[in-house]
Amino acid sequence: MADVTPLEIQQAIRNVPDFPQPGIQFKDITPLLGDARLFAGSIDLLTEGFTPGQVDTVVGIDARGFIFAAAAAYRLRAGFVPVRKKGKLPYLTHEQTYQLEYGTNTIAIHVDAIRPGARVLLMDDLLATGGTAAAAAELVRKLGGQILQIAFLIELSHLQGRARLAGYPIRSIVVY
Ligand SMILES: O=P(O)(O)OC[C@H]1O[C@H](OP(=O)(O)OP(=O)(O)O)[C@H](O)[C@@H]1O
Ligand SMILES: Nc1ncnc2[nH]cnc12
Repeated sequence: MADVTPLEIQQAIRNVPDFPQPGIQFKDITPLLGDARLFAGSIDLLTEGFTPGQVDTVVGIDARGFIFAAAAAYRLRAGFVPVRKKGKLPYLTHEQTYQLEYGTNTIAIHVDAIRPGARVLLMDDLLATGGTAAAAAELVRKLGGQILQIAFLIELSHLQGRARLAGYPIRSIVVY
């Protein structure tokens, strides 16, 4: 059981208007990360319902997703696998390109990162349009991983990212 509430977590997320560009309300998680109780509580909430032995691999998305996914992997005694922006992983990769609001982006995973049939939690800090998570889920699927859940600390619901992730169980802790 987590000893923090989603409301406490929401209150520790700072809204920064017009970053990185005009019109964007940036959700700054650094005040939350700097608070020992709230950071631990956020990991408890993201992993609630799972116990060690039920998950083989936690996949985290570059870069802020690493923070939560690595801590969750430790808590669940699971392995940690990074999905990175293109060009950062040293070994053979699978890549997936997806649409951003303007232009495209490409993410990658090592070809041997996930054992076929592995039980996977996919994790990121924030769900916006869902393009990033959908591309990461496709990479996991390509390697034969079985996604048990996709978990986000923050969901920006007006961007309808959930619709892009139809078919996957989704968890988000703080919804705007
Ligand atoms: O749902 P989407 O519209 O795809 O957006 C969500 C993604 O955007 C942010 O990552 P960003 O690319 O800014 O990378 P960062 O974590 O390295 O800052 C966030 O951490 C998610 O990964
Ligand atoms: N509004 C936002 N705040 C923080 N990270 C984001 N990634 C995409 N949209 C974001």
